[in-house]
Order: sequence, then structure tokens, then C-alpha cells
Amino acid sequence: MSSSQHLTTELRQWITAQLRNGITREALYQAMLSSGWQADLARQALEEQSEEAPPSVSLSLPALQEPQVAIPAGSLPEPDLGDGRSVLLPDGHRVQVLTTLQRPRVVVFGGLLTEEECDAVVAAGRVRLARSETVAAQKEGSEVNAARTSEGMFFERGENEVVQRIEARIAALLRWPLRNGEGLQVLRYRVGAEYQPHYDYFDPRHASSKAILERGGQRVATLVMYLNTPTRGGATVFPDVKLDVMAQKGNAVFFSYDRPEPGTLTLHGGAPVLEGEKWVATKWLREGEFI
Ligand SMILES: O=C(O)CCC(=O)C(=O)O
Ligand SMILES: [Fe+2]
Repeated sequence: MSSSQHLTTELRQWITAQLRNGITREALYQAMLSSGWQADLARQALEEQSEEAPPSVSLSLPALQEPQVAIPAGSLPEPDLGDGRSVLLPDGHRVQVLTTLQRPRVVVFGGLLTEEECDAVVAAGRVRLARSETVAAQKEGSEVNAARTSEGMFFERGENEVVQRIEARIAALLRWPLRNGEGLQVLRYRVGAEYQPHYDYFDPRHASSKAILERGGQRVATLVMYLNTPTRGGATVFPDVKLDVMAQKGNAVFFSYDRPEPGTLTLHGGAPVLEGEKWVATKWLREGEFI
């Protein structure tokens, strides 16, 4: 993010109100990072308020509304790797930075999700996959896309506690507003299943893209989180640069694209699973608020 963010009176009042209502400083700090605040600005804002806002015990907690912080034009989701750190603490949880590539922009994270978080997402996703299988089986002439032989489901944004926690962590890690994110998608690949190389952005020339783009603009970045470790196969591959990221439970691969064009070198796919299953959760980030 550029340094164009600043503390307006409105934002100061919002912070005061949250603190008065008993929101802890830590929760508020995380919420501010999640909504795209620069960390130093968020700290400064909270420090300024430290004397002014004795918490009131009698009020119930209102829903925490993210302040609208404009994202500077042309910026992209990006972790804060500025000083060469290899461990990040987006929400107090330790995330390792394992590998980075400049072009295409790719960052591989270790331990983004805990084992328990992975298992919880798989468990919640599994029952919904099962349901969509039955529907698909009954539907005559439903189209099977040979390029994508996985099965999938979407969570609503903030749908349950674990999804909320993961989304807040991603927003803080990638410094991108939570509300610019699509709901988490879960995919299961069985042996032989794959996702052939593709781009995640919407092709502006396609007629179908118009309606999609009205719901939050282009996708600008992808985070694929591995929910289990397939026995063999299932890497996320980037053919343009011959990069393979192996699927390891809890790890994740992030990549961003500043324009909907192949020149971003973000062609990628899920290689066929050779043994075992592969489960991933994908978070796509939009340029605007996804509604
Ligand atoms: O399964 C993978 O490794 C890639 C998934 C993917 O490309 C997507 O969900 O858009
Ligand atoms: Fe993709």
C-alpha cells in the first residue's frame, strides 16, 4: 500500500466508538489490518486514542463494521516482506515465507493454516460436495468440464467461525480488505482429477464476464491453500515459468496479476493427483468490494 492513507476525523471517531463499546485493542488492530490499513498507521491511531476511551461495560458489542479505506489505484494484495522477514504474524498466528518469485508474483507460505483448521474446512466442505454430487447425478445433460475434474463448493464469506478466522488472517497477511474477497471455494480432487492450466482473471472479451465484473471488478490475486497432503501428484503448476508448488497440508501458494492478460505469466493449474486425494481451499481477491 502506498502512504496515501491518513487518519480522518471520521476514522478517529470510529475507533473511539469501537473502544468505548468494549472491542479489545488487539481485535480492533486486526480488524483494521484486515480492512487494508497500514500496520504503522493502525498502531498510531490506537495509541492516539489510548487515553481517551475508557471501555464501557454496560454496552453490548455492535457488529464490527470495517471502515471504508480506499485502496490506492494500481495496488495489489501483497504480504509485507519488506525487511526480509521469513515469519509473519498476520493475526498472531505464525506464517512462514518459504519461497518468493517476482515475475509472476508468487509467494509460497508454510503453516498458513493449522491442521485443525484444515480438517474443519474439509469436514464442512465435504458434506456440501456430497450434496452437489447427488444433484449433478440426477441432472440430465449437465455439462462435465474435462479440464476440471475436481468437485467443488463455495462457503459464504464469514459463514462460520473457522472461515471467519481464516478470512481475517488472509486479509491481514495480504493487506487486502476482507470484503474484496470472494467466499472460500473448496475443491476435492480424486486420483486422476486435475485442473488444467488456466488464468483466474475473467476474460474481459467474454460476454459472460460483464455481470461477473459488476460484483467487485476483476480478480487481482489468488491464494490456494492445501487442506491435506496428497500421497503423490497434485502440485500447483505454473507452466510459463516451470514452477511446481507441492501440495502440503497447511501451506498455501499466493499469486497476483495486475491485469487480465497472459503477460502476467499467471497461467497455472492443478496437476493430476496420482495417489490419494487432494483438497484445497481457494480465496480469490477482487479489486473492489465483492457483493
Ligand atoms: O488445485 C490447484 O492446485 C489449483 C487450483 C486453482 O487453480 C483454482 O482454484 O483456481
Ligand atoms: Fe486457478
